[in-house]
Amino acid sequence: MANADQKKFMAQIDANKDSIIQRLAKAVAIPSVSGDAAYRKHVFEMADWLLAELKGLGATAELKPLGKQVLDGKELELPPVILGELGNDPAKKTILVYGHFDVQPALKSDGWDTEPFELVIDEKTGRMCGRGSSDDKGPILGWLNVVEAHTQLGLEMPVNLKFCLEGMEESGSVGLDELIEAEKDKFFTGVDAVCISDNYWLGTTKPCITHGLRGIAYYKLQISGPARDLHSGVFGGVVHEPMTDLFAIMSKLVTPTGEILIPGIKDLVAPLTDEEKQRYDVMDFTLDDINGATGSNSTVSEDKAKVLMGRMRYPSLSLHGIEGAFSEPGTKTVIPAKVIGKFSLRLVPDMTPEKVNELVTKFINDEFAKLGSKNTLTLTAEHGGKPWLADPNHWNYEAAIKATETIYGVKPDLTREGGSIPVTLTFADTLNKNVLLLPMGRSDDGAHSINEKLDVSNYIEGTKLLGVYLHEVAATK
Ligand SMILES: NCC(=O)N[C@@H](Cc1c[nH]cn1)C(=O)O
Ligand SMILES: [Zn+2]
Ligand SMILES: [Zn+2]
Repeated sequence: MANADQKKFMAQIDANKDSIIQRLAKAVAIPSVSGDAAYRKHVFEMADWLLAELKGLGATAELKPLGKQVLDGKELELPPVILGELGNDPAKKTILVYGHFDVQPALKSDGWDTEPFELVIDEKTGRMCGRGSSDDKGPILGWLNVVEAHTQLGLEMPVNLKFCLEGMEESGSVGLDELIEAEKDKFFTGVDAVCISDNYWLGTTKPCITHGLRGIAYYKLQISGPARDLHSGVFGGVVHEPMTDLFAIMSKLVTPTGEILIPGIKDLVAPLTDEEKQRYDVMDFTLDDINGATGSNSTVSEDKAKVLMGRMRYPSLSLHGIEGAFSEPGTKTVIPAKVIGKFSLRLVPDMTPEKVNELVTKFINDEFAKLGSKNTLTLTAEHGGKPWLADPNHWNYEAAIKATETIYGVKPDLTREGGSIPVTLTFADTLNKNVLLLPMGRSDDGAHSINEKLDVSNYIEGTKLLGVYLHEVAATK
């Protein structure tokens, strides 16, 4: 049940609907893709824009440089992290808010119906389409909208806020762990708990709160041989072909039903308990939720609990792409000289990127040796992150549950998420504080996919949720 302050706040968010949608449109218009060197300047532009927004709302904030990285052979400046602060009343709790202002790549030619970096609102359905609308610009702006509404109402913020906003989450959060370690006893002092809004509901109607994430181990597998691309009529049947070697190896990593074939991986997974299995059996979820989100009927099982566990508590291995392969329309008869296969594993307790690296490296080298190929193989472990699991028996979760009940009128499901936000574990371990994931968007938002969207209702009610959560934090003992 909302109290008087919460009611005033919620009404103000409704009154601000048009202006806060405009704020999201401005953010989406900045193509802050972190994984492509050509777009790096826009990640900086996004950091500047957000910094100005935060300062405009009365926060103190600064850009923290992270140094350089090498991306695709080029040395590049890493985007800065924004560290901001609003309020330092010792009588109030301090919540650290994390989010990321970088996005996944998006081109209209990938199959988008609209320009990816333009927020296009369908008035009939309420869908706001644009890259980053749900992952993670909408949720970040949700926090700013909360602060703005309080200021407009002359309503005191119920807690102190600290912001840690990064521009490299979609590319391995390079440099962030080191910054958190360095600032542990400086900027991060006094933090009581952490809240991250960067994931999604399980379906499209019922809210959830999330206490677990899978980790990740990402690989690039390069096979090279000929000094240049070759004519397949002249050299087909004559040389060991890099693409043939790559296919042979990649096809041995995982079965079409998702079983990981790398020896030793399954042994790292914590055993399933009866109590845990029951939680998946009763979770408010149907296969239609998944089918709606994928736009297909392609689950690897018809068993709801199995599908849920496949996403939340078991590892997976996905093949993402092949760089250097002929991929244009037409029928070019080429033998590519060098190809790079990209794949990743999502990790669950008790897997670590280090243990997984050992097993993956051994398996790939063994399989390559079996081919008897004269080509050269190079396996690179790109970014990695451990899985994370939090104790939901904490006031931070209690506040989120109450706030969800106020906004949506239902008790949220307690979920684990299949994606990865490696910094979550860094916050939990380095600051030794409880971390909570409080999602804004729905399962069918299409994060990382074409036509990413955030529903107007999720943006507005999700903003209210973040604000009421802060009020409930202040009310907990
Ligand atoms: N919303 C969180 C998210 O999308 N995280 C990414 C992180 C990542 C790792 N490598 C590339 N991106 C995810 O894929 O889970
Ligand atoms: Zn995200
Ligand atoms: Zn993402």
